[in-house]
Amino acid sequence: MVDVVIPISVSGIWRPFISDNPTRSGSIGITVILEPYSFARVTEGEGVYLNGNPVKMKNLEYLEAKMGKVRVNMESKVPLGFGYGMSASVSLAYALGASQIRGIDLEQAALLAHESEVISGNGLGDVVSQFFGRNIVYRERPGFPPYGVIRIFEISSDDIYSKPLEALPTKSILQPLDVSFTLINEFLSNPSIDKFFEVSRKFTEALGFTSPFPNSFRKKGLILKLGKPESDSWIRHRIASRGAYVE
Ligand SMILES: Nc1ncnc2c1ncn2[C@@H]1O[C@H](COP(=O)(O)OP(=O)(O)O)[C@@H](O)[C@H]1O
Ligand SMILES: CC(C)(COP(=O)(O)O)[C@@H](O)C(=O)O
Repeated sequence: MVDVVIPISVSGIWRPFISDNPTRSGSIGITVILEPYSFARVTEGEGVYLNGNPVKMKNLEYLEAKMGKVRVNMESKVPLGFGYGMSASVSLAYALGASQIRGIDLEQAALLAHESEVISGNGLGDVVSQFFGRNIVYRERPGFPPYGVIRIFEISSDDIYSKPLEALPTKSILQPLDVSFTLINEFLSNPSIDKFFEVSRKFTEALGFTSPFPNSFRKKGLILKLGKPESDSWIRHRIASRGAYVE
């Protein structure tokens, strides 16, 4: 039996880089790593369950084929498919848990989770950010390390809120925009939580996603907001100071 702990990841800027090699594919961009963590118990058996519901996705078929079947019971405070990087979280939980049961190196397992995301088209930078990252992650080169390179910004906040709106496919947000480079540089010139929200709003608006709330942006099917909202129906987050780990 293995317990795995995985943070949420929400990108504010991303630019896809997809090659024939899934290890080298990914995205550059800026991503905030958030609590509440998701918890998974991985055991011998089969079937992946998120908050009691069976999860079927291509990522898991890939991981089952590469690592053999295991059973995953995962609990999360945020839903799958809305833009919280949960497809990567479920895949990482599977891969890290299975690695301990089958005697596979942890980083090799994370690579398989990254490949499963790229091949399924569900994500590009989330596994790298959740496994190697914490706080705010700048992915300066795409792909899994050593191809991929990340830089961590030690920024903290417990004043972040989100509102899940709807599940949307990742392919609806993958058009490459050149403005991503300008906005990444704008963040790097003054890295702070306010700047992260400012450049993320500009980037997501350029993609056609708008938020009616102040100090916020819409990432795929969710709104991420800095500062307490007027209504109570939001999920509260703190920036996570630790990436995914096996307990
Ligand atoms: N109940 C569900 N809601 C949303 N997606 C689901 C559900 N069950 C399975 N899926 C699959 O999970 C994957 C979610 O991937 P993605 O949209 O990237 O999630 P996230 O934004 O949380 O990372 C998709 O392949 C989708 O078909
Ligand atoms: C933005 C996205 C391409 C998808 O993220 P999600 O909607 O959470 O699947 C992410 O993987 C990234 O590279 O930053």
